[in-house]
Amino acid sequence: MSGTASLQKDANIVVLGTDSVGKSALTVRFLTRRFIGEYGHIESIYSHNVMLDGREIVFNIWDFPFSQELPSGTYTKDKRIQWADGFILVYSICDRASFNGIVRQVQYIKAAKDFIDMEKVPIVIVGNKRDLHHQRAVSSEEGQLMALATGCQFHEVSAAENYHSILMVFHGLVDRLQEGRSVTRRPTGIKSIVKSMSAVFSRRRTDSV
Ligand SMILES: Nc1nc2c(ncn2[C@@H]2O[C@H](COP(=O)(O)OP(=O)(O)OP(=O)(O)O)[C@@H](O)[C@H]2O)c(=O)[nH]1
Repeated sequence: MSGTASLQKDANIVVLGTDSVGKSALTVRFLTRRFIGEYGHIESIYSHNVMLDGREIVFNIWDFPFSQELPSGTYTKDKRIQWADGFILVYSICDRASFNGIVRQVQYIKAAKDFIDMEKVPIVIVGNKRDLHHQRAVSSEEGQLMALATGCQFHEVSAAENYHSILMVFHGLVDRLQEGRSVTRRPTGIKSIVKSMSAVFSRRRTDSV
């Protein structure tokens, strides 16, 4: 807003997770503070400026499904993975299959990032729909253990009920991102980011991505 920000950084964040875990709900909650209820199935990139501890951060958030089987080797060409600085992996605490998918997603991301020699990959695992405790199928402890085992951060949240817990997810990720940036910077330039974003804006999600 004003020109007084001491530092401006961009943060490219990809939100992953199987169908209906609340990826869009979480993203829209962060962007607007609101929970709308229904979000459709459009793959989207959002841009959002936030002041964090005196720094202006431009969040570019790419919300896309990860339900397809991913043949080994494709990660080297996966622009979405290469584009991202950090990842939010979402599962629903009511859906064990969505939780089981997280390990595969972490492995996929780490393999892709290893390929471009990135030392640290900031990943946050998020158990969503905490408000539906009567339908819980995954305990908090399981989520925490998974995060510990994979070297990720962990949060349990309810996009439906709570804005602040969602804010903490994004803040935590940015903190890890800043740490990682002092170590390395990925080679992806602004041109490829613009290309990737254009590709997404011009197409709807299909099951054959
Ligand atoms: N009770 C509850 N429902 C939620 C929560 N988050 C999302 N939902 C609901 O779960 C459904 C799916 O939410 P979405 O945000 O569309 O999920 P998504 O992962 O983006 O889904 P896809 O685009 O199909 O992959 C919607 O009906 C939401 O209203 C939550 O924290 N609590």
